[in-house]
Amino acid sequence: MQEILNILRNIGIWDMVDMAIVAFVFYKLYMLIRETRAQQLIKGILVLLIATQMSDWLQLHVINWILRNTMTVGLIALLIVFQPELRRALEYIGRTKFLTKSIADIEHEEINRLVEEVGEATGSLSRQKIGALIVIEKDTGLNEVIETGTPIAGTVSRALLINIFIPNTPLHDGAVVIRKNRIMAAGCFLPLTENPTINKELGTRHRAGLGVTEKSDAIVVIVSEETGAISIAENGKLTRFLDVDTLKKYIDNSFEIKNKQQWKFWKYKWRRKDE
Ligand SMILES: Nc1ncnc2c1ncn2[C@@H]1O[C@H](COP(=O)(O)OP(=O)(O)OP(=O)(O)O)[C@@H](O)[C@H]1O
Repeated sequence: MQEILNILRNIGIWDMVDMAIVAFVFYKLYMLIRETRAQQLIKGILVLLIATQMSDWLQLHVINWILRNTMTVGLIALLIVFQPELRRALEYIGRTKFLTKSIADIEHEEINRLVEEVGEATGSLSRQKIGALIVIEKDTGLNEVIETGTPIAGTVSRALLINIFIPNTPLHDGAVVIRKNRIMAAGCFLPLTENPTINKELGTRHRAGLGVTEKSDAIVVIVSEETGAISIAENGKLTRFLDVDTLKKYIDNSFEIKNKQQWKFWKYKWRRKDE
């Protein structure tokens, strides 16, 4: 008890800053791995760590030896098995505005135009029951996806979007990728979702739309060929059966939230400079 009191008495301001940073990093890490395979894994590692420490205290030498060696081999296995999660985490860190200039720095009028054109094109495709897959890039660069398709580099317009997805035309198969107000490519191949809990009635178009949002911060608009239903995918989550107005509001909000976060950050930086 006395020891604990001594430690508490000796805590200085820098120790508090130190602890706050560590707590923040752990919180962010937890938010990243929440509801992923890695959450179970962390629990497993904690159990192993506790068991190793207990076997050490209880002087169970053989068990302790086995557990320690398991941990060493396990660490290498972890890097291999959880490569996608690690990649996602590093991409997340790379996306922070401290390190890069956002490619989603998109003007207000550009957002309005994008929302209108994508919204109206989606409405028309839905009414005609033409399947579509439209990826709107934000901060995570999607060059790898763009390279799998046919380059277009044309200004976003409802006419062009509808035209691309008309069945039996060369570019209708696959996804369109939009960067700012440009259609970068069509006929792109997207990674399929790794989520095992996804509704079984959803086919590969929806799985591909979800997949790319698990690896990036893009938003994906999906029109079902079978039912004409409009869905949107973001952060690995699918929202289904939207009408055109709700879709427009969703895309608009998604960009506005991002811009507000950025604006707050820059305002804060300027204020700090002026002080
Ligand atoms: N990995 C992928 N990347 C991009 N597009 C894909 C991918 N996989 C499938 N697609 C698109 O989805 C189409 C097949 O859709 P499928 O019928 O399997 O999906 P669905 O989710 O049931 O959608 P729908 O309701 O439109 O039938 C393909 O023709 C192709 O255009």
